Amino acid sequence: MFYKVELKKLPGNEDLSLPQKMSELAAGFDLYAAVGEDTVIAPGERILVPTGFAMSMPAELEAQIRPRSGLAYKHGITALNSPGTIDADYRGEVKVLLINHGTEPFRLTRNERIAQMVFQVVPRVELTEVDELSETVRGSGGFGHTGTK
Ligand SMILES: O=c1ccn([C@H]2C[C@H](O)[C@@H](COP(=O)(O)OP(=O)(O)OP(=O)(O)O)O2)c(=O)[nH]1
Repeated sequence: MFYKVELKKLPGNEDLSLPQKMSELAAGFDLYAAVGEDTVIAPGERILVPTGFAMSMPAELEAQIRPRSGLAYKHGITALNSPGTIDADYRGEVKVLLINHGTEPFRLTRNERIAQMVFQVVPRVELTEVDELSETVRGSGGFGHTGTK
């Protein structure tokens, strides 16, 4: 399916890149940090990083904010609430909750790519309360009940 999503740059971010794919078939659109030049994330610290844009997407979509593996591998920087959920009715600035799991302070520069945004179709679901659930072979087994090897 093909969907159109509208992006709006927020005031003061005219210089900033809008989300973009770095290769033709990339799943995610990279997100850019709308920070000043000297934002430092100390080891163990979490910060909410603005991206400088808001968006409007079709009602059946959500957007997931996911970490970039390179930042995670090289610096221990990841998205704390991964995957973050952007609801279709959200019109505020998209933000990325980063945490530094590394051992060194991480300097974040303006317009640096900090995370990626992947769109998904959300099925329409209606929840109904019942007295009995349908039976299955698994039943209530879970959390490793089949063993670990
Ligand atoms: O990584 C994220 C996660 C969320 N949001 C925005 C968009 C989303 O639609 C809204 C609410 O997110 P969520 O439902 O995860 O937050 P909540 O803690 O349940 O807050 P709320 O009561 O506002 O729904 O915050 C972001 O910008 N980045």
